[in-house]
Amino acid sequence: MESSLWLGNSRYRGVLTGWTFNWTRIGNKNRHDKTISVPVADVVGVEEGRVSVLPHKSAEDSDKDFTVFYVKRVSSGSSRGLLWRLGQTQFSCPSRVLRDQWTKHLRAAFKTHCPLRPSRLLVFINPLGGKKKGRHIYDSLAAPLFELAGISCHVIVTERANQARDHLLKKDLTGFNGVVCVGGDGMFSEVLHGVIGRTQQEAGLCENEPSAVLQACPLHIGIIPAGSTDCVCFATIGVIDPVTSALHIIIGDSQPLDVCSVHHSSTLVRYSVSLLGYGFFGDVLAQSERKRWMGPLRYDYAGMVVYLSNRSYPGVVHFLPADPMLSSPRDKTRCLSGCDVCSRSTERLFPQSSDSSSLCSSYLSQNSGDSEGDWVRVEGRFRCVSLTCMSCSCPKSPLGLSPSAHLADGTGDLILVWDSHPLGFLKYLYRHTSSQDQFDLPFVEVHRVKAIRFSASSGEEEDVYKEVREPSPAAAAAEEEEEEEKRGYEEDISRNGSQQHLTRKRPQPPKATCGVLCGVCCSKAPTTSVWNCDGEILPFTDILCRIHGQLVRLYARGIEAGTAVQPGNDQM
Ligand SMILES: CCCCCCCCCCCCC/C=C/[C@@H](O)[C@H](CO)NC(=O)CCCCCCCCCCCCCCC
Ligand SMILES: Nc1ncnc2c1ncn2[C@@H]1O[C@H](COP(=O)(O)OP(=O)(O)OP(=O)(O)O)[C@@H](O)[C@H]1O
Ligand SMILES: [Ca+2]
Repeated sequence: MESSLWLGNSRYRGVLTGWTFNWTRIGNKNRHDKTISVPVADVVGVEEGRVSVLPHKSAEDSDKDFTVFYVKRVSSGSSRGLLWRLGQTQFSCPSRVLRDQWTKHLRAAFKTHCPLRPSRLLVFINPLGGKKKGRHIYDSLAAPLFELAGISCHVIVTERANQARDHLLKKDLTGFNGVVCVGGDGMFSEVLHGVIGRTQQEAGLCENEPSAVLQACPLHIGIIPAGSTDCVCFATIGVIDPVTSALHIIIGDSQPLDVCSVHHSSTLVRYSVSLLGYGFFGDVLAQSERKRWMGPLRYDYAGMVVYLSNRSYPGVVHFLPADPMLSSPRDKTRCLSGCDVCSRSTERLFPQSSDSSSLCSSYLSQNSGDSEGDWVRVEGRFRCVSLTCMSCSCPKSPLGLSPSAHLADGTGDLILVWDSHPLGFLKYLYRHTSSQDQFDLPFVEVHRVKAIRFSASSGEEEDVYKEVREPSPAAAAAEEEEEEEKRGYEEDISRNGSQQHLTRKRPQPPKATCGVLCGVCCSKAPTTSVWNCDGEILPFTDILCRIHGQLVRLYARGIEAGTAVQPGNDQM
């Protein structure tokens, strides 16, 4: 469609092609200059009249005018163009008939070209998450945008933990295209469990079996961030901003996400998408839970207390390495929108489907086609053992726990931080706050894996573990680290030392601990930590975990290229 349009006193040529709506100013001598172009996929809504939405809706009725609302990228501060705002332009037409044609064609265009745009959403608000502003954030920032986009929302303000999960497991969900959670990672986790559990129930699949081929979930999940860490939102959108998130939901962005299932004694314990952490991150969570009243600051306080308690734990880790030909956690790449590594995984996981609507029926397990490969065994004392299905970037750590991890490649990154000098561990933690490589330390190793098994005590030996890697390079690194400690950490040492012992031999000095952590009042340091599973403490230490590639989809698109912070090589 094409016609003259007026913006104020200036005349423009408006053109709607299949994919874009653009308007070009017509100069005095009919010379065309300055074209403004909006992709149809970025159009949020079209209203008759001269309309404004934020902060309050107001409309001036006129039968020749219409207003187009669209996604506008804002470059401010550190957001690097990832921050989105609602753009709006008011047009006048020569006639009412033409105005009606424009509104009709524009609405039809984005309906046709954006099949994943939701029309009905189920929204759960946690009124107590983060700084307890979830309700206000939703009402003032997200709801007006959903209304403008013509999305009907059924809103539930939760009154107890797990209400959202239970609702998703039991209630009628007919007609909903997606579920939105307003809260933090804990609230997201509830919705994740509800959506995955419901899908498996309906497919008649048993979630307890670690090798089960789970059904990918048809409902998309959207996150309006209102929590303390908001790691899942940050790692899939790039900013923590309720308006940006609402706009991603409205335009029907779709980002697949790997999910890790955690089992104990052949029973599903939980699912995880961000951090599954034993040792330091488990202790931080345990400590922070007692200080919930502090709000988001509780993690910094707990981090300091746990760091000062200077703990490490014995453990045995078995892991099933992913194909090293596909990618590596040390390859210095980043998973960005349209990531090649993830796209190739989609082809592997859903071989017959090219469009996302048929993903569920053709979902295949990452492991169904190829052989499992050999498990590797590592034993020792660790400051922390972390498994993450994604980078886990968040405001505290802009590149995340594993900067080159992929959102949807069917693998996770296993990070082993061996017992080390406290200053070395501080260096490891500190490097998360910048682009310095936290894996380039002699007591840290990282593996891309399909599954892991952890036991807090040694002595187990099972036939399924075909390869026992002995001795470990990490232990060699740990020995080197010991030497370095003696030299007072004056220089970094090379990671390429010869393989030495599997477990650190250095006798551990008695450590002060305090309760769960503080030893000022405790005579004996605990020998086990707890698992932090996306912000929940697990009731077991011995677990088996398997990554399920692209099990859920979020209303997100990953981090757009050209906007991401790149991992660097500079050292602390
Ligand atoms: C020297 C500064 C070091 C800063 C180190 C920052 C590393 C941050 C890495 C964050 C990774 C977050 C992964 C996401 C986890 C979420 O599923 C989960 C639920 O929301 N959040 C947490 O468990 C919340 C976990 C929060 C962990 C906070 C750790 C803070 C450590 C502070 C250490 C201070 C040492 C001071 C020494 C005097
Ligand atoms: N009405 C409620 N009362 C108490 N707890 C709730 C309620 N609604 C949800 N929850 C629980 O609160 C927990 C924490 O919520 P949420 O994740 O939103 O905030 P947070 O912990 O501050 O942020 P983050 O998880 O990002 O650190 C969730 O695990 C959720 O199950
Ligand atoms: Ca992954």
